Amino acid sequence: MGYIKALGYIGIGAADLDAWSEFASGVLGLQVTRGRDDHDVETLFLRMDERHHRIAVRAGDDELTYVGWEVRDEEDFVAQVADLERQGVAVKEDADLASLRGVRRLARFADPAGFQLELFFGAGVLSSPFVSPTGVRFVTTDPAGNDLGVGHVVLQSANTDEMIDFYLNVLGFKVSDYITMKQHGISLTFTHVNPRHHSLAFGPARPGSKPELNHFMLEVDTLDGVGRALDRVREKKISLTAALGRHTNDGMLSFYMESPSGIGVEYGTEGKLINDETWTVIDWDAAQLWGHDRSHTH
Ligand SMILES: Cc1ccc(O)c(O)c1CC[C@@H]1C(=O)CC[C@]2(C)C(=O)CC[C@@H]12
Ligand SMILES: [Fe+2]
Repeated sequence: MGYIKALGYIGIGAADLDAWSEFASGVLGLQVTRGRDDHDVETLFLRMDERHHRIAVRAGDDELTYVGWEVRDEEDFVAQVADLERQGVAVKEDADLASLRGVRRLARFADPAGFQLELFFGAGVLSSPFVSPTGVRFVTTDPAGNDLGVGHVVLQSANTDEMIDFYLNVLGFKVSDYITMKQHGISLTFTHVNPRHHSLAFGPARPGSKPELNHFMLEVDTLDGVGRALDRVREKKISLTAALGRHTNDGMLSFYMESPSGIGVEYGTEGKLINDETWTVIDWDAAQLWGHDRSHTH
């Protein structure tokens, strides 16, 4: 238990790949290349650091298609797969999929909400430099050199308790903190696998919805990077779903927008890092210190 070290990559589906390509490069500042994914489907590979890609956007239904959880090395990969099998999880190593994703080894399994998870090690790294089309730098490592992964994902499902139990007790994630908004009757649980405050958080399902990705978060290294992205959101008439604000728990200064797939994207900076030696789990009474207004958006 506890072999997973980072949110390595994510895969989403999109009905409109051209819109996604323009959004990824022009708003988010990601490098985009077009290629093909499993079943030979047209796919955008989005690059944000030395990795070949961190996000794959594949033509299809607008939804989260997979989440890639990374372990350090082959030994941890083998140990985590054995652990999953011991705990009765159906897990299947897939060499073809590993080569499609550009990783050394990969095993697929599902979480209790049915999200497809891909355990992997040995990600493909490019020798050519990452050059952002908007001039931003993404935060995927901390100053000490720890891998922080893509950012974070927030999953919403009706079986939150079962999901939390699975990620904590089967996969070894650690609770960072909770937010309990009594007036809205909403409880959120934040978990980490490296110093990034959360790589994964859990929220309640929207009434009548199937399990879904509420948003993924990308972190840039300066406030100007966030401010300029906000300008581009306005220029390109992208739907802003929460204005600039600072979260209580991770201190992230961010805003939220709607991607062409409908999946939310949080774009922020100044996220807190967790040191497990000194961290204490707490329960906040609100989601933000200020901002994140949802009423004056377009
Ligand atoms: C509160 C919070 C802290 C850190 C984050 O990275 C972050 O995205 C959030 C916002 C989570 C967001 C919310 O506050 C309102 C209720 C939401 C929409 C959910 O039901 C899931 C995500 C929740
Ligand atoms: Fe978030």
